[in-house]
Amino acid sequence: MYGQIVRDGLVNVTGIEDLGLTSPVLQRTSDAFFKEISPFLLHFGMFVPTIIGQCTPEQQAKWLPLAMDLKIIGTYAQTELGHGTFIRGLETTATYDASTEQFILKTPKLSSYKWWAGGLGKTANHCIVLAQLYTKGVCHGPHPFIVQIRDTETHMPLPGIKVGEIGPKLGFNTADNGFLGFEDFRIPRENLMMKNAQVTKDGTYVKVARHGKLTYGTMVFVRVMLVSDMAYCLAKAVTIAVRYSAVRRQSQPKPDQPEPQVLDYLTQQHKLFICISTAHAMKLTSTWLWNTFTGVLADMRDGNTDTLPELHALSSCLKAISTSDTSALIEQCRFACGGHGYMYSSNLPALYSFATATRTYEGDYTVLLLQTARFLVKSWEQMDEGKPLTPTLAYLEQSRNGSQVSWDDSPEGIVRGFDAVAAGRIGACVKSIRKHINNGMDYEDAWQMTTVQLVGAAEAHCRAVICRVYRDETARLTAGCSPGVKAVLDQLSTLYLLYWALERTGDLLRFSSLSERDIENLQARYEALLLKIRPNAVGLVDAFDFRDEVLMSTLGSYDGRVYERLMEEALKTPLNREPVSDSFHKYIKPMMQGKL
Ligand SMILES: CCCCCCCCCCCCCCCCCCCCCC(=O)SCCNC(=O)CCNC(=O)[C@H](O)C(C)(C)COP(=O)(O)OP(=O)(O)OC[C@H]1O[C@@H](n2cnc3c(N)ncnc32)[C@H](O)[C@@H]1OP(=O)(O)O
Ligand SMILES: Cc1cc2nc3c(=O)[nH]c(=O)nc-3n(C[C@H](O)[C@H](O)[C@H](O)COP(=O)(O)OP(=O)(O)OC[C@H]3O[C@@H](n4cnc5c(N)ncnc54)[C@H](O)[C@@H]3O)c2cc1C
Repeated sequence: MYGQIVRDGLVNVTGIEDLGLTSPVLQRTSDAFFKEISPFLLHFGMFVPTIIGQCTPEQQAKWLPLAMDLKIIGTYAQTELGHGTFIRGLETTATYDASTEQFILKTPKLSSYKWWAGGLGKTANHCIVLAQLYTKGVCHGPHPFIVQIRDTETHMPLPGIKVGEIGPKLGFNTADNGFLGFEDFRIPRENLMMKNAQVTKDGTYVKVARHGKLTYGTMVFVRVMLVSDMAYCLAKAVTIAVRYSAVRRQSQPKPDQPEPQVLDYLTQQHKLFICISTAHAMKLTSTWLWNTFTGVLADMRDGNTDTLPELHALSSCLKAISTSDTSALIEQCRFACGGHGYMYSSNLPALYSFATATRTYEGDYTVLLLQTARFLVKSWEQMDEGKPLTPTLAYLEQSRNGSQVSWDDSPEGIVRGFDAVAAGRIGACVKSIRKHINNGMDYEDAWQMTTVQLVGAAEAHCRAVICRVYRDETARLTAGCSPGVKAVLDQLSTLYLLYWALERTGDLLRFSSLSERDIENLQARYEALLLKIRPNAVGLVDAFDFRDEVLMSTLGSYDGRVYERLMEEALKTPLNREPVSDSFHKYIKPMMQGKL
């Protein structure tokens, strides 16, 4: 496909959507080939998008065809041993030498080694390197460079390059994450990716971008993509767990009756149906976020960066919450499969180790929620000054007088309840910061003292956004559907609202007129809804339409032959090749005979 795009003459693209990627649908049939993480993930996921986002058209014309035809294989090396989160603290330097028109890359100390880049350990021969740009003795901060690190014929590291693999991890073990160091390694001036900033031949630094953070553009793109990727992973996990729960029978709640399918237990439905509903919520939210993202790209092409801060705030919190919810819910799917869920062949451990890494990479959970919180507090202050609010924060206006929102248990009322919680929590943060400042603290310390609340406020904002988008998009997309489909999808989105309302009763009691009686009602409606969804549960996961080859699970295959597949897999293990293993004769028998 990549080669085709290039041959079709789409080389001079300036935005990712020009490639025809109009929606972040990542139904990866490649999962059936790469049973684990592909060592090319970073090539497609970050190397190519960075060329598109950070290069001039001339640079794109040079690098994009090579990358798309896999003539070169790249990765994205930003994180170092000493710094990942704090990009401004990166230590690798790129110093311009006007006499040779080259940059000299240097790794000054151990903590400056690049660390983590996927595919760097063994696969890649090129690399995007983030380094502090020095010219004429002045540091201009981190900038991206394209660097060849290995010979394309022999694959040997080039002189001046120290590269290797970082070793085993919780997951991602087939991604050959690597380390990289430079010993005065020279690259041509043109290898600075020059869309946002340039260095002329004589070493003059020219800033082109209108916004200081456009260098971080690939990260924003990947954060946007990860939301739909999480929907995809969770849909896989819950397909496995629901199918298994329909096969598995356990216990005897009523005497003289057969053992029920575990899916008939209300607690099992409580564990699993929220996973189905969350997969839908994230899929719809990710499409909405993608549309927001492409809208901002269009604005920026017209020279307007005003919408970028809101996109950064949204993509940060949605990345944090979708990855965190997904890892927790995949783990819940594993619990729902009892002991067999712990088998590697169930595929739940691999799905979990993948999802939990996403909570950290591309911006740690807490760090990204604090980025969103920064935007929320700033917006609150702007509202106080009478300035207009951005669309996703319009709800603040209704809550500005501080009075409690009256509780309304219709789905729309519950969404307004989440708005009230978010507004209340942001307001409480602003109050806390101001209180600390009035007591003599400087702003940074007052912020620091409020960070636990700020993370909570950003989560509440994100939850309110997801609830609203899920509800609105479900209504919009099912408008022309049959009454049956409409009813079931409505049940799923209502389930999401009721589940989270019950999870957040403390907040709702604080910021709305919710009463004990209302909570009892919510609980009863939630339980009734689980029973309503039960008959459609297997159909709902079948509708995700994963082929067995993609699901790769002994527990989740379409035919339900769980025990047969578990035994088939067990018999494949090398430990079963011989009835007695060598270790018995070498160690166990001598030990039993007291000879060791
Ligand atoms: C056919 C063609 C196909 C094409 C391709 C198709 C591809 C299709 C395939 C697709 C596959 C998808 C899946 C891929 C999977 C990939 C796997 C990935 C593996 C993992 C990779 C990685 O893991 S790679 C490293 C990521 N490493 C981070 O993620 C560091 C986090 N760390 C920060 O991101 C910054 O360090 C942090 C905290 C912001 C502070 O940055 P800082 O200190 O510079 O800034 P401050 O906090 O001081 O903030 C100062 C002001 O900047 C504002 N601001 C900050 N950032 C901003 C921003 N981005 N945009 C706008 N504004 C921003 C902020 O809001 C403030 O605004 P204000 O002043 O107005 O309040
Ligand atoms: C599987 C995997 C693949 C990766 N692939 C790549 C890759 O291809 N390329 C690449 O460049 N990088 C990659 N990374 C690195 C990844 O992007 C970083 O690990 C991530 O951004 C987190 O940064 P850190 O490791 O410095 O964590 P740290 O920032 O050191 O986090 C440690 C703790 O400190 C907290 N913390 C840090 N700063 C703050 C703050 N300001 N306020 C409050 N708390 C804070 C965090 O919340 C966390 O609890 C990968 C990581 C993983 C796990």
